[in-house]
Amino acid sequence: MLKAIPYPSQEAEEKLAHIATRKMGADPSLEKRVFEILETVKREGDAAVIRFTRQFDAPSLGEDRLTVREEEIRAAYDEVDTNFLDILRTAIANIEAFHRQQLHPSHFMTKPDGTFMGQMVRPVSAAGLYIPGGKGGETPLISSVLMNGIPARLAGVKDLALATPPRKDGTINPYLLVAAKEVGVTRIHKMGSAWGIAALAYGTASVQRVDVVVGPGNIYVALAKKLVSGEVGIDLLAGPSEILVIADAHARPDYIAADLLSQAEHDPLASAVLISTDRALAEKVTDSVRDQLKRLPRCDIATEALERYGALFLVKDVEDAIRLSNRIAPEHLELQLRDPWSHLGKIEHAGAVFLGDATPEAVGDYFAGPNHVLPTAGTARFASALGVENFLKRTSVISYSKTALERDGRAIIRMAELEGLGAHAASVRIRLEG
Ligand SMILES: NC(=O)c1ccc[n+]([C@@H]2O[C@H](COP(=O)([O-])OP(=O)(O)OC[C@H]3O[C@@H](n4cnc5c(N)ncnc54)[C@H](O)[C@@H]3O)[C@@H](O)[C@H]2O)c1
Ligand SMILES: N[C@H](CO)Cc1c[nH]c[nH+]1
Ligand SMILES: [Zn+2]
Repeated sequence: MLKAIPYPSQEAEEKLAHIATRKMGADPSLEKRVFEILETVKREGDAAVIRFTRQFDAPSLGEDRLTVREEEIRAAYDEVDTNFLDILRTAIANIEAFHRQQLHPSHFMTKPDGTFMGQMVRPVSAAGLYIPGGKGGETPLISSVLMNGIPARLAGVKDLALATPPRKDGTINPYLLVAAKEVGVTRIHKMGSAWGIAALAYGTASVQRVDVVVGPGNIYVALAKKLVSGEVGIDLLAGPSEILVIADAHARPDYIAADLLSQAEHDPLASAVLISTDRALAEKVTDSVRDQLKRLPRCDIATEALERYGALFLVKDVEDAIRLSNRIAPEHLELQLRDPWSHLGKIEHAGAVFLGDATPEAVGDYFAGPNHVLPTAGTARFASALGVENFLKRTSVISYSKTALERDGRAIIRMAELEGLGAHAASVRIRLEG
């Protein structure tokens, strides 16, 4: 299943080209299909959202049931256990403590000539949080509620709308509802996929339009976010999950196999890649993957992911491994090396880096504190983890004194004239010459 390929080689280049087909928008027919869904929701509003939801997720969803009611949230609190609430609140505390460091206040500067310049930092008024639920709400990513909601709240966003696919019976998983309430979500809508993103971006009779849409999701969600971007703000393209492990002979093959599978089980389009300096280790990992797969409930999904986008590259040393990893720019990068810290500085492109064998990627998914909403499909070359800044805007503030305008006015007039913009020049001249 994971065939060892030497790198560099022609075969490795072919494999890399295949992995690159996961790039967002690489399949124009899929993008066209998602565009059509968006246009349908724009045109028909609630009717389209309900129709898609019934077709894909909840066949009997009632006409007036797109939004979760207060009594559903109260019932959810009755259903969840106190152990869950304890775990949830600890995770919230960890994630909050980490994200608090990302808060940057407004700043202002004044000069002796009386000029004043500054930057006001303001939250968006309304944010839409997409929470993956799987088809028919089978895999509600409760942890994603925390990863989306906590930075939004810290940023000061007042209106937090959440969208997630409902279960077959039209309800939402109670643990997810409780998590939403705990982080201060204001409205919860039972709608997933591209139609959920469209409703948040364009608004419908029962879904209020938001200013930014954030959160992870499958390929339909990621493409929908890409297409609505501009009409609303988006965070980043956080599509099907990925893991890349760099390992030397010191690593534990069973740990590596487990970590590769932990991301492969997310989606048939997930990707799991091992780059190893040691052929014997690589063979042991392959055996262990085969062995552990048998025990996984989501064995079919993980198998498909490994067959499509699994890869095992053999390299001569850690330097080559890091060069290759930087080319791929993975969402999650694990350094399963004898001395991982000595290599950290060479990592140029990765959504998150995990060091040492006591750090399975899953600690980042749930508990450590950094955000698990991360760039995929090579977008870690230019994008970063979801954070407080995705919910903030910066407004520049400028005030000139008469003395400063007299000093700079001629230079401004000259620049405006070079651009052929006479009215700009005149707006300054009138103040200098009266
Ligand atoms: N990059 C990140 O930060 C990150 C974080 C968490 C999860 N993820 C990814 O999020 C995704 C979660 O996917 P999921 O499927 O479990 O939940 P999801 O909510 O993203 O997708 C399920 C929705 O898609 C709909 N859908 C299924 N088939 C469809 C089709 N043919 N056309 C249109 N819509 C369709 C379902 O009916 C459902 O509404 C996974 O790919 C996972 O790897 C990424
Ligand atoms: N690994 C996912 C990001 O790619 C996040 C997640 C949530 N729950 C489990 N995993
Ligand atoms: Zn995960």
